[in-house]
Amino acid sequence: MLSIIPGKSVSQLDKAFISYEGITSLDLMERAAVSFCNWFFVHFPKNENAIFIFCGPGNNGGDGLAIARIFSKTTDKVHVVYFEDSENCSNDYQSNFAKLPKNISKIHIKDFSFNISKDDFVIDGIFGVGINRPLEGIFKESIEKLNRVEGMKISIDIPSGIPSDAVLDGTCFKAAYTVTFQFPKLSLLFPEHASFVGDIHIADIGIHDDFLKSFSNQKFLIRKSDIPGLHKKFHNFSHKGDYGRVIIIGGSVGKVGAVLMASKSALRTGSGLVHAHIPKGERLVLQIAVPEVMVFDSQEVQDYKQFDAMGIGPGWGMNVDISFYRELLSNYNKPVVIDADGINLISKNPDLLKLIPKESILTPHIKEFERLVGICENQEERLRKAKDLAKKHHIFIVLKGAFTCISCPDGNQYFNSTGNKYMATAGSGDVLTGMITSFLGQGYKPFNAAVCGVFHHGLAGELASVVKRRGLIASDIIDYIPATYTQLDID
Ligand SMILES: NC(=O)C1=CN([C@@H]2O[C@H](COP(=O)(O)OP(=O)(O)OC[C@H]3O[C@@H](n4cnc5c(N)ncnc54)[C@H](O)[C@@H]3O)[C@@H](O)[C@H]2O)[C@H](O)CC1
Ligand SMILES: [K+]
Repeated sequence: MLSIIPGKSVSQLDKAFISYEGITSLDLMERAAVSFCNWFFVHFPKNENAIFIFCGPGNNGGDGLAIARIFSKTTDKVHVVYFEDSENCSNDYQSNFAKLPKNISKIHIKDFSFNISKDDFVIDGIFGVGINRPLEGIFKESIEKLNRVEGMKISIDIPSGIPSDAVLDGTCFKAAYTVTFQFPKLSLLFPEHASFVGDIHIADIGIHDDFLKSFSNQKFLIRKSDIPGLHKKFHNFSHKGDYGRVIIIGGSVGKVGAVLMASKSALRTGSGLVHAHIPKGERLVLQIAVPEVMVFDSQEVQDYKQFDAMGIGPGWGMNVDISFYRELLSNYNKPVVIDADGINLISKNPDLLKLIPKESILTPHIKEFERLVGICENQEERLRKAKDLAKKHHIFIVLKGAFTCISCPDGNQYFNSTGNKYMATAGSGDVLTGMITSFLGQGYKPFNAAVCGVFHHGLAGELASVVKRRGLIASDIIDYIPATYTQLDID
């Protein structure tokens, strides 16, 4: 997992790393600039347009100057727009300013006309992780002007204005892309910042994972390379009983589709035997739609302990016999997955919280989460409360959304890196419930089940979106679950 370091620790990290590597901070800045340019040349290989690079007084501006110098080797249409005289800027800024070649035009922001056309590039090196207060004066005015001009806008490390670990207060540069160094800054993952951050690219500057870990603040990004090692092996003498017997409990009149999608997802994820528990009279539709699923109604199941895992809540509605739910949680002594109305019922009956088996996985979206913990001002508060809840009840909270966050009982938080905007569609959460329940039932540790669940779910959505785009529906995500194993080379 990739450690996400708090912005306030970045300068300490830099110092420790450069002394460990035996390089200078200027060398590290050069690596950052080269890495940025490598990304740029891949994305915009045939660029012949002007590149305006806006450089603030700190090292983010220093990065901008080094980038300008590299660009100037292939084009003479590079313009540096600066805010402060070099002697008032950081040391590495000064060194890079001195190295600027003659073919780069240098303009003070006060003399700049903001005459930028739609094919030009606007590179934001105004502030990075060193921002310590809301923008004002010339910084605020120019960023507001830049947000009004056309042009391809790219931020270096973080859009100027966003604090690295908190929610924006005031003005911010609106980027189409953010090229961030070594690890994503936490606030890039907040939904409040989606319209400022654009697409995120993590540019490698050579600080290896183990080194980062020593500065970690219990926050991590889940990457593709983390996933294969979390999976169990399927072997040649496999029997369906080896891959778990799971049950999805939910459904109500008109909402049996949720159970259908969760149980089909469990099958597609690899479960050997999938059962569904739905209200009496609703079974026909499910049996016709997914003949592989075995369907029960409430009178038929006597012993829930026979199941290796349970997914509770999809389409359940709020008219559930709460004493049944209470007994279900009290008597089952393995981790379960709880979603949707399974969570809403807990919000209405908070005494249920302490009955949840240890290490269970709750998968709320933002609204379900806030019903549980109260309205939150922003993502920062949600993440704090998710961490507290997970620790207090010894459960996993999977807070769904872009960059779904898994909060663990030990206080660690893991952010998912797969998925996209097209997955915001009815039933997408039911699919996730089925997938995580499936992994639990296959004998995965709850942490592994949650991580594999969110990663494969997001990846299935990405693969489905290639052809479905905004027409994607939850059933498409299910169809692409098998392809995620191919993508990750898991047999
Ligand atoms: N390991 C890495 O990630 C590397 C990052 N690099 C780049 O360096 C910046 C961080 O640089 P730093 O000098 O610490 O901060 P800033 O450039 O953001 O600017 C700080 C500068 O600005 C003043 N300031 C702060 N807020 C405001 C404000 N609202 N208005 C006016 N002035 C403000 C503050 O007092 C400082 O003087 C990081 O993001 C990367 O881009 C390195 O290049 C290499 C490795
Ligand atoms: K920036």
